[in-house]
Amino acid sequence: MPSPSQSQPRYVLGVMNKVAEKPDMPIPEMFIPPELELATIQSHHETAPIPIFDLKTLLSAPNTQLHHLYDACKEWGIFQVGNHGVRGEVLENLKVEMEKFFNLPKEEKSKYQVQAGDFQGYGNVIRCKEDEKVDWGERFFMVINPRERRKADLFEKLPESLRDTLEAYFKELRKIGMGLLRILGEGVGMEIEEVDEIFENGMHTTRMTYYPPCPNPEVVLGLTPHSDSTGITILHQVNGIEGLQIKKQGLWLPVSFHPNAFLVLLGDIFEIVSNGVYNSMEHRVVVNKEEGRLSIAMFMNPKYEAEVGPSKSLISAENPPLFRRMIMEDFVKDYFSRNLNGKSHLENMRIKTTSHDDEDE
Ligand SMILES: O=C(O)CCC(=O)C(=O)O
Ligand SMILES: [Fe+2]
Repeated sequence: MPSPSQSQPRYVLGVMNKVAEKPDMPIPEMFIPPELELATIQSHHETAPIPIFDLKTLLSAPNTQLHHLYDACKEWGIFQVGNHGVRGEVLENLKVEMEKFFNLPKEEKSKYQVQAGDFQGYGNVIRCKEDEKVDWGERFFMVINPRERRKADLFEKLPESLRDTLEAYFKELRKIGMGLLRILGEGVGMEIEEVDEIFENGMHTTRMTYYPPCPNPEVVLGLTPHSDSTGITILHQVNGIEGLQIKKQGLWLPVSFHPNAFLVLLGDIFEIVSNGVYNSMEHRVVVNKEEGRLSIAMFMNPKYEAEVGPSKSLISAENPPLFRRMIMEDFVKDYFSRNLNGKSHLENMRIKTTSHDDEDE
């Protein structure tokens, strides 16, 4: 049942195409963020210097790269991995299949529409809220793991060739993701067993996005500023078109992907687990006039039954917990009941201490 704040999401799937066909047509209001936000759409011209690591080297012990990785996670919360071992054939198929999917007629894609009160499926908006501005993009979001949490009839209804390609891609990414989660955990002093207990057979979700070209890209956003509420996100810029930006010291910096690398973003959950040692990076997507952009994000989270909270092995009298604890299942519900808004979900988990209130945990 949809909650009272949720209503049938507004579908505007054809609107972006119409505008693209008639470049003189004004951009409809529903896509234009409030003035305050609009002022910040201006981006810095310098690209963010995102460090890149060789994944095989990172995962082989002993290696000398790890301290650079940990510095990157503390300062940026974002890094690239090359030599990741995912076969070129899988990535090529992914590009072809995603292009085919987003090129399907509107009526075909509508079969996968997100339903009121749900968050899985196809649509423009990430939340089903009346007041949420619509970003310039079409998206498909779903749970991949554990299998019994997949939405019945959603994945199964996708074209077979897309399904097979996605399964091959997820299989490869799961291995990479678990390897990364382990070394990232070790980087803050967690035992591998503790990392596995939280993240093994975790909740994995994915979002495929198509950002169509926009005749007036200065007044819209492809994706509203947010941090990912995940352990880590592995992002692949499927057709090589750029648009991702990160917020560093109040400035929006464009991110340039190495063509053969994935981008890894530390999410809010890893910031919480590391008790604030790592940083989840706020990011957004801008669009352009000429070319559509395709991306796929795989979100790797704790298992539904796990407790999201600062790792118990890190907490002591000298290092008190900075965040509340919550079962993953509830954390997810809470996340999807909110609008996307920078790092507000993480801030909601932060323990607020005042001089009069030390018992807030
Ligand atoms: O499309 C991108 O590059 C970013 C996507 C993203 O941030 C997300 O899906 O959460
Ligand atoms: Fe994101």
